[in-house]
Amino acid sequence: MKELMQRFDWRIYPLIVGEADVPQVLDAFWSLTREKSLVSVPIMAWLLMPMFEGEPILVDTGFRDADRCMKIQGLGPHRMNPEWTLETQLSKHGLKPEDIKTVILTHLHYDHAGGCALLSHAKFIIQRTELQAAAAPMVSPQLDFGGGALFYDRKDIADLIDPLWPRVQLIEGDEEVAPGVTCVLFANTHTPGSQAVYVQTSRGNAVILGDIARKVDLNINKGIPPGLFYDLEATYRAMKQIKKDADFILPSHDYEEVRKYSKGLPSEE
Ligand SMILES: O=c1ccn([C@@H]2O[C@@H]3COP(=O)(O)O[C@H]3[C@H]2O)c(=O)[nH]1
Repeated sequence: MKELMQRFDWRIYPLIVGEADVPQVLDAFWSLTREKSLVSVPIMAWLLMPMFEGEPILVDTGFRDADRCMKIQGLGPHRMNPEWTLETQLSKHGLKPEDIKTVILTHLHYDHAGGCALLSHAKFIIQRTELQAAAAPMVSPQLDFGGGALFYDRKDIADLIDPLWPRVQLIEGDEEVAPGVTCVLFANTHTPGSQAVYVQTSRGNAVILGDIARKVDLNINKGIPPGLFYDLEATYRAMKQIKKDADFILPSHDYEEVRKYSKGLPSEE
C-alpha cells in the first residue's frame, strides 16, 4: 500500500467511547508476559473526515452498556460517562448520529459493535466471515466466560441480522470502500474476520488496527504477539504487514498512542 500515490486526503479523529479495566495479559502472548494486573484502557471509535467533497466515516461504535459488559461478558469494571457517548463525541465535530452514512466495523466484539443501533442512517461494512463467526461462535453457549459467545454480544449480532440487516454491507477480503479508505482482511488474527482500515492522509498511510494488535510498541515495533488471537502465525504475519504498510498506527486500547492524535491526524495545529 505504501507505494500508492497519495490521492485522497482524510483527517482522522479519535473518539473515546468508554473505558475498561482489563488484564495486562491481553497485551502479550501468554508465555511472554508476567504481568497479571489490571490496566485501564480506552474503548475507541475513529472518525474519518474527508478533506475533499465526501462524507464522514465512523470506524467502530463502542459498547452497548457498561453494566451489561460486566454482567453478560463476566468482565471487570467498564465505565461510561456523558462525555464518552457517541452523540457527544460526534457533536464535537458538528455531527449527529444520523449524519453518519457509513460505519466500518473492524470486528464484532461487544466493545466495537455495541453502538450500531444508534446510527439510524448508516450502512455497516463488515467482513462476511466475521458475521458468520459471531453468529455461530465455536464454543458451548454454556461457557461462563466471554458471554458464552467469545466476547460477541448476542444482542449486537441479533441487531445486525435483523433489524439492521437491510443496511449491512458484507465484504469478502480487501476492498476500497471510499476513495482512499480500504478495508484489509486479516483473517484469524484477533477474530476470524478482523479487518484493519487503511486511510490515506496528507502525511501518509494510517492504519486503524481494530484489535489485530493491542500495543503499538510492544506488538508492532517489538514484534511480540498480543494475548488474544485465533492463529498465532496469521497474527504475526499481520503485524509485520501492517508495520510495513503504515506510517501511523491507530490502536483501539492504547491511551499512550491515542493521546498523540488528540488534535486529529494530521494535527489541526
Ligand atoms: O480476560 C479478559 C479477556 C477479554 N477482556 C475484554 O474483552 C475484550 C475482547 O476483545 P478486545 O481485545 O477488544 O478487548 C477485550 C477486553 O476488553 C477482558 O476484559 N478480560
